[in-house]
Amino acid sequence: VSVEDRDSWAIISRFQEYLRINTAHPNPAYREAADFIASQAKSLSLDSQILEFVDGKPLVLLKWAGKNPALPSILLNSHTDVVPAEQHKWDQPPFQANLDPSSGHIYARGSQDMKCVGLQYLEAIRKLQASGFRPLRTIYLSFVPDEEIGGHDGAGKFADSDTFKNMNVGIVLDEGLASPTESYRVFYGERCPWWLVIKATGAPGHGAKLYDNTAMENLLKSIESIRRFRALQFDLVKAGLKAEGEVISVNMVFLKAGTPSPTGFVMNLQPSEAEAGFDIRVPPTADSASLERRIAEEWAPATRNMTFEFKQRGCVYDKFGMSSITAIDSSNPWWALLEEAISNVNGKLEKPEIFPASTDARYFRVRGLPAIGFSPMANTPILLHDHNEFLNKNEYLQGIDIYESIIKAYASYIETTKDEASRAEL
Ligand SMILES: CSCC[C@H](NC=O)C(=O)O
Ligand SMILES: [Zn+2]
Ligand SMILES: [Zn+2]
Repeated sequence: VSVEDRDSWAIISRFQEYLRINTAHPNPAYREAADFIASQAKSLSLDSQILEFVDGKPLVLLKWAGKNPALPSILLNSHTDVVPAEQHKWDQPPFQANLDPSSGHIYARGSQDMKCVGLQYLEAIRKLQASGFRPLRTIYLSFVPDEEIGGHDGAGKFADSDTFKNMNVGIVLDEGLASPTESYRVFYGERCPWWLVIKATGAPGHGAKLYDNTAMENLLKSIESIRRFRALQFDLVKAGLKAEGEVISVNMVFLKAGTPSPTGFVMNLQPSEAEAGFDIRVPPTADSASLERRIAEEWAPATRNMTFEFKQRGCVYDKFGMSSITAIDSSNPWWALLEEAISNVNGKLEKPEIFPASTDARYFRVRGLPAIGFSPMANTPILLHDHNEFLNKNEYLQGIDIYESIIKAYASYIETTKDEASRAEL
């Protein structure tokens, strides 16, 4: 067995070990994950601390000190939690991280989203250390809880903390998405989640009677109008006029109405209340005021006995009412450095996109920091939150080389960027 084979085997084993820690909501094994990361950090002689902004939700912060600590630092962020898995619908157990010997696929919840990235950062650092590299800029790694449930107690509290302020971060890397093509996807902004519940009320009555203004009719009129809106947005994507992250998506995620009976629902009673929930995602460039008007006037009008409520408007808006995006022109040297570092190891990039869902990157962007969403998975079907989530072993190993190149370029960058200079003046 060659040295490379032995190294790869050890690298894959560490990935599997992390994947086997069941950090699925609603009871993520955060402590176990934090201990695992801390032990990895120890083997790399990185400074390590566990921050617990909220009890039972540890955040692991690692530091590889740079030769010039005065320069703004690099933050490599990843979340330790994963979404739940419906065990019985998977071909492989979701927390066993089995490696299929014929395909090389590693099956596990979190293999794409995003335990891969967290450990790839560490493996890249292991390789850089072995090559004798020493960073000029300080590199931090944060392993944060709760991303999948909004990130308020994780990246949110972290980005607000004095610890974070003292880190003097200049650039953040966070998660992206797998790409089925041979080119990686990369993200400079993301849509805002608006989780909307609309409620209709109306007069109850006999199931045989036709009359106006029932709760069901009132709700259905809204659903029809929302569906028309959804179809128009989706058509723009289907016609290739807009990318996924550039339209407003609206998906109905629950429907609740009816009068329960021991055998199901009462069939001859028109209920007096009905409600529906929608996961809406709003691009940074969308006219959010006009969407708000549409909700109040067309989707849940008081004139039709309707009310509405936001369960989450997770977007963080800056003082101009905008959700921030990261520049991808010459004003942001980190962008060019990333492109170059990836191409140096023969990686290719798709055109940068707006992330269709949400990530912790928004907590950093709103502080005026550049944040890039990137998970090095090419030739991979997008399976995050899906059954049989997997990542191929070779793709994982390739991703480590990509990060090695990126971290080296970032940590060696000498110039003070324009951004950094203006932040220093504040
Ligand atoms: C309200 S924040 C929710 C965050 C979650 N992130 C990944 O899937 C998402 O649904 O996009
Ligand atoms: Zn994620
Ligand atoms: Zn996720």
